[in-house]
Parts: sequence; C-alpha cells; structure tokens
Amino acid sequence: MTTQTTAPPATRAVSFDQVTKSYGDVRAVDTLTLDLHPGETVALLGPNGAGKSSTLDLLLGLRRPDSGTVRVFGTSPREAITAGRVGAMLQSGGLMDEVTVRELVRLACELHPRPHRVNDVLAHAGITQLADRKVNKLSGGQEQRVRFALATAGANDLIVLDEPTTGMDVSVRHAFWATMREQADQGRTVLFATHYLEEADAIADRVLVLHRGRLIADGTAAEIKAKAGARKVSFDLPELDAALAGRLRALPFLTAVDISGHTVRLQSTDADATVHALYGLGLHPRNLEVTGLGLEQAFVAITAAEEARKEAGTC
Ligand SMILES: Nc1ncnc2c1ncn2[C@@H]1O[C@H](COP(=O)(O)OP(=O)(O)OP(=O)(O)O)[C@@H](O)[C@H]1O
Repeated sequence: MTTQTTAPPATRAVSFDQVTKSYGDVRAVDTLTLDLHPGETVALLGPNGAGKSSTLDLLLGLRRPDSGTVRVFGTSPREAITAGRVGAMLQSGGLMDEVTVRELVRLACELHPRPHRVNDVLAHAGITQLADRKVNKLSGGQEQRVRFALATAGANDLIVLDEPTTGMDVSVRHAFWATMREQADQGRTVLFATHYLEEADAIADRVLVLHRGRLIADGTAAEIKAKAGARKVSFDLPELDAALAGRLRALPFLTAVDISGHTVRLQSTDADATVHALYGLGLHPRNLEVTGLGLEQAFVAITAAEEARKEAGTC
C-alpha cells in the first residue's frame, strides 16, 4: 500500500516513501523515506555497504523496491528518465570501445529528448581536447569526465552521480564541482554519493548519512557536525612523558586521544569539562584550541554511535 503525498509533485524532485530493498538476507535499503527538492545539492554518505548505490539504483529505476514507492518529479523513475529529466553518472558500466569521445557524446545527445549541442557538452565537461581520442585510450580520470559529459548531454532537471570524482585530479575535481554548482544554481537537483567528506562539506547544501540502509542523519553539514555532539581540544605540552600521557588519556568525556610529539589532540563530548580537568592537573598547555568536528570526524562519530546502538540492540 502506498501513501499519497499531500504537496504538489512539482515541489519534489525525488520522493522515497517507506522504500525497502533486500538482496537475500541483506537489507540494502530499509524503510527509506526522503524528499529532495529542486535546486538542492545533496551528498549521500555512508560506510561501505550502507546502501548508497542501491538507493541510486532505485531512484533510477534500475531496481524495483520490494515495498514502498519511489517517485521522480511525481512520476515513476522510468517515466522521468524517458522524458529526459534525469542524467546519471554511475560507477560502473563500460563505455563503448571503438568510438571517439565526440562520437560517443554525439550519440548521447541524439538519444536525449532535450539535447544540448555536442560542442557545448564537450566544453562543459572539459574534454574538447580529448574529442578525437578513442574512448578506450583514456586515463581513469579522463574516462570519468566523459561519463560526466554523457550525464549532461541534455537539459536534465535531476543529476545523479555515484562517486563522480574518483580518479580525478585536484584541478579537474574543482572544475567538475564548479560545473555542478552552476547546474544547481539553474534550479537542477544534484544528488551525489561520495566517500570524500571534504567534498560533501564544501559542495552540498544538504547531507544524508546512510547506515545499513537506514537514514541516520539528514541536514546541512553544520547540522551534521553539531549532531555528532563532540568537539576537538588541541594543545601543546613542552614536557610530555608517558606518565603524563596516561593522565591525559584519563581526562573526562574523551572519545578520542591522539598524542604526537608535544602535540595533544583530544575529542570530547564536553569540551568545557575536559579543559577544566586539564587545568586541574596543574598543567600549562600552549596553543589551546577548542573547535568543532570536521564533517569526516562527525561522520565517523555518528556511524560509530549507530553501530554501537545496533550492537546493543541485538545483544
Ligand atoms: N546485487 C547484489 N546482490 C547481493 N547483495 C548486494 C547486491 N548489491 C548490493 N548488495 C549488498 O547490499 C548492501 C548495500 O550495498 P550498496 O552497494 O548499495 O552499498 P554502498 O553504500 O553503495 O557501498 P560502497 O560504498 O561500498 O559502494 C551491501 O551489503 C551489499 O553487499
């Protein structure tokens, strides 16, 4: 049974309603309910096997849910794709071998219901100079750019990218994300799965964290960092020996300790109390800094907490 949405479909680019997908005993996507809106740039994060690719496959109609519904612009994924509203860049899938980059991009443009001009697509993906190369003679990063060109061969309203920048060097990565930002600024929805958390932090205006097929966090990068509830405390101690290191490790509220040379980096769920106890040891730390967690550390903290919660629940 499906639940009818109350908002008009045009306000939602993507809508997952109680979607579940299993492979045998493995529940890859677990009662996922989620709306994406036009113009959002959304990062999909999660440890290996969390269900990111499965979610994207369901969104693109490459797999059917066992239960629940997936809607794309108010229609089935297949209808949205046929209407030329969705462009996708997936991890796998070979490119045709014996054709040039230009021929392949031209084919993608010809197949698209709302195509862009071939030269524009090549230029946008930064592959004009590769246009006459055979596709099977490209490096991994160049191949990624060709995949990106194929995903943007027409005027899509939703662009879905599965780990798009794998293999790209730093400058290409920057150019790639600048292009993606332009797409979002024009009102398109961009959804990308990534393991590069700094990319998610810099690019996405919304971050989704999946864990064992369930959505465990959904918000801006700042909100996700706040949700982790921990902060970093770092300082230098000129005379730091093993005995003192032991006392530092015993400070209250610590969730992580890293001592390297004279520099101490702590992670604490109550930084004020930790710093208070630090001074209580009679020490004189230098360069003391208390900062929020980076998205990467927040991600690790949130997924570890979820793992612990699951473990406790299954005992
Ligand atoms: N075709 C399949 N047959 C059986 N199990 C599968 C299949 N595809 C995925 N799985 C399993 O479903 C779970 C989710 O996999 P999925 O590829 O969606 O995760 P992911 O978050 O994209 O992982 P990664 O970051 O490693 O790419 C994993 O446990 C995986 O082993």
